[in-house]
Amino acid sequence: MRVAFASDDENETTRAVVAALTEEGHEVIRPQGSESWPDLGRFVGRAVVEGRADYGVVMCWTGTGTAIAANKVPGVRAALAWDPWIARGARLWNDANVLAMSLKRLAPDVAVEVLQAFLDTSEPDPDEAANIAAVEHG
Ligand SMILES: O=C(CO)[C@H](O)[C@H](O)COP(=O)(O)O
Repeated sequence: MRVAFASDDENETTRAVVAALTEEGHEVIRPQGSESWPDLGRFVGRAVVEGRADYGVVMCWTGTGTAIAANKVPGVRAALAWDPWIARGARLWNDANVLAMSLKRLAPDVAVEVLQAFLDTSEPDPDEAANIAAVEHG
């Protein structure tokens, strides 16, 4: 898959996430230049809604700023997740197309498990289609 990835800082956790994406054969699309979390969230959100990426992954200290920025792009459903159950639920019940994670609070192995749970859950629950559509226009 093509996965847009951006983080406003780098540490063991962000490196583990990028390594996992690469090792699993995904094409990783990364921004050039700006490192501000609003720009990075927007970059990833746009990559997804414009069809240049299948999914997005954003990271910042909390994960919240990049999630908020991504969610301002119409069509983005960015979800902050901190364990695999939340990530799986975000795909299943919210059809999340961007995963947001804290680079400060998730250990590298946990972040990779969260990422894998997100990417491995391909089909949203059809029973949630009306709810997912209902959030599209605010
Ligand atoms: O978690 C974040 C936003 O939610 C940022 O990573 C954190 O606030 C640091 O940002 P900056 O380096 O711009 O001060």
